[in-house]
Amino acid sequence: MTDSTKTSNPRTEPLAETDPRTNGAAAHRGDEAAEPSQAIRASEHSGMAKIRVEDLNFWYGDTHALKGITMDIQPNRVTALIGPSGCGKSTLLRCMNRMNELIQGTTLEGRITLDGQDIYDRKADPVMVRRRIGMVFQKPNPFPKTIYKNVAWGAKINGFTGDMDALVERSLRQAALWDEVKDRLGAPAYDLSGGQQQRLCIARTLAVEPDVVLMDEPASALDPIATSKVEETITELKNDYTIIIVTHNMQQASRISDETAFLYMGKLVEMNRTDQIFTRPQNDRTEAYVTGRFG
Ligand SMILES: Nc1ncnc2c1ncn2[C@@H]1O[C@H](COP(=O)(O)OP(=O)(O)OP(=O)(O)O)[C@@H](O)[C@H]1O
Repeated sequence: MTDSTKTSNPRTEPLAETDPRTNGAAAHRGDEAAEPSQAIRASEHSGMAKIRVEDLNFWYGDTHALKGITMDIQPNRVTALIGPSGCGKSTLLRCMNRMNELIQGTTLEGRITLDGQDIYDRKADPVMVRRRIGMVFQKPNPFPKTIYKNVAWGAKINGFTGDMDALVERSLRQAALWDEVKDRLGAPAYDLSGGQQQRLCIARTLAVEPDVVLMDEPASALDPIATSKVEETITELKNDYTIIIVTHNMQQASRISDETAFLYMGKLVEMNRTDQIFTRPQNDRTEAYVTGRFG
């Protein structure tokens, strides 16, 4: 993306700031052995996985929620995480932008990199990680503010000093909401329908110019028409972003994703192109799940 409204490109900023924070609640079992940050920049890593998960284990207290997960997330694709309830989809998604470490008593082992940089490196700034890896939640959660302020807020607190009107318009256009709200940007966000609120939350996430957008069942609270709008939006977004989506909806996964990962009881069973997973899965359990025989 090139745009004159940008003052800096967060996508090429290293994850470690000059004032590193390492105060997350999650213990990182690899900390003792952590190497100093190598400050690798995104642009130096074209051609490799956008996100790489390496032998990831995660515990809530004694609950071993993720067991040895290794996967590559390709850039500018939609990757779907599927699997029965409790298999670890949301946990894995939240590990990808360090949201889980906000929960007390959790432990993480293994490595997750964004463009080759370890997001759990002791010098990586969790705020910067979440800026480059944004998240959209299951339930639309706009702030009790105007439509405009909802989109502008994140950029403002991140120090954006460019043309805010242009940034708000661009973000709303990318989220396919501009035409529906352009004449009422000063109206409360709560006046919007549920589907519009979810696209507003997508616009809010995009306004801080992330590299990757994580979506945790973004359409599960929406009716079929709003769902198809959100799905269209996601399909458009992959031109500019890498998208990872958790969904229980098999039709949705097959409609919008390029790659699908099937998880079962905290383990990655199979990951492949979506058409392969749905038509020629390698594993019997994957087949049973995608054909609706369990889950
Ligand atoms: N905050 C938490 N504290 C303790 N255990 C948790 C917490 N969140 C999730 N778990 C446990 O971790 C495991 C994985 O849960 P997770 O929510 O990641 O699964 P999921 O596949 O996303 O499920 P669902 O499809 O029902 O949302 C489950 O055993 C769950 O009970």
